[in-house]
Amino acid sequence: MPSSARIPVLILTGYLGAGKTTVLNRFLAASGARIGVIINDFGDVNVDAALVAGQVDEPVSVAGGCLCCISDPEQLDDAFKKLTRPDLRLDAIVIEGSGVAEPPALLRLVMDSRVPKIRFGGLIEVVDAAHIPQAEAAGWDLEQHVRAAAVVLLTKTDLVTDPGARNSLEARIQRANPHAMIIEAPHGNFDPALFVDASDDDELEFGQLALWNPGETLGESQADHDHARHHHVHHQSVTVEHEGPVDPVALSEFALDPPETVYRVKAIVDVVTASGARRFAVHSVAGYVTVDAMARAQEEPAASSLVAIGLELDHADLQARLEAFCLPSTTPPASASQLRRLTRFRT
Ligand SMILES: Nc1nc2c(ncn2[C@@H]2O[C@H](COP(=O)(O)OP(=O)(O)OP(=O)(O)O)[C@@H](O)[C@H]2O)c(=O)[nH]1
Repeated sequence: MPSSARIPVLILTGYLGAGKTTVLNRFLAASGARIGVIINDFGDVNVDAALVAGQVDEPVSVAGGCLCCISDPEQLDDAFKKLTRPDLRLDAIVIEGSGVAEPPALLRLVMDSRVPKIRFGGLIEVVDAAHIPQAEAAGWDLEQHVRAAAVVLLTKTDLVTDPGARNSLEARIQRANPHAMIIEAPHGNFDPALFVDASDDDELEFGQLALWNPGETLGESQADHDHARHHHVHHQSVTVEHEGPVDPVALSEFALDPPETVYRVKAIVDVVTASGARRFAVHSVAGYVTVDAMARAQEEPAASSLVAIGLELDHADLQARLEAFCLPSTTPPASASQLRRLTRFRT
């Protein structure tokens, strides 16, 4: 991981019992990444949190990562500080909101965090497709909850027998948030690679305390079956490697407003400036952009690498769009205002 890289923070919210912990366990078990988990307990009885109650002072090891428990959102920055410790070498942090936390409030806390080593990695709203009327009768507001989401994971779709109810749920979600990706995730079964990159180093030193209990999750055959039926849950990516710089204006526009099928963009790019080439790491998750400056040796030839990740991508079109940012090495320097179009996302 380059030293300037920040750890993406994913927010996982959803109504009580919607399937958040099931989804989280899937992340821990199947992503191949080292995940830090923050459980926002708010005093609720939460089975998984109970395993590590009182562990806010020191992250506790779990299979595939480690875990901090907080009981108050004000403790969030403390948990971030602990989980961004270099020795933990985490690839991502997931916050599991309590069923009562409102997504926009959690989103604000992450965006306003003063911990420099994190960046927002997207908000995932878990929606129990089989029990919407019950949740609404208890005061839960579907529209409000999906509005801030980059992705809506539909759980318990195995229990929905009426296709009409299922279609009208999707239509409601789409009306409330036309940009949200809606993904079926029965039993938390979805492709975590859409959200996090697997660690290069897959040797896990953690794991004394497994959050993931294989006995409680899907058997392989059921998982295979669901994957076959919901083929669209697999992530796809398009990569462009270019021996030269990129156009900072075109890249910033793409990062801000990627095609709907693209969930995230990651790019390490060189930009030619009046004072020589500069290198930036650019991340975009559902249109939230972060840019970090990276070190580069001046004598190094310009090089850029761009990756778009999402579902059901139009590969040829995306490839052409990414290639359109690539400029020849002999390109004249970007003006200060052109460069600022990209660097304004530095935080
Ligand atoms: N049939 C079915 N059951 C599911 C599915 N996803 C989760 N469950 C079950 O629903 C129950 C609640 O799931 P959890 O993952 O604990 O939900 P949660 O949102 O973390 O719950 P709280 O932490 O209490 O808010 C568990 O018994 C799960 O096994 C699904 O897709 N289908």
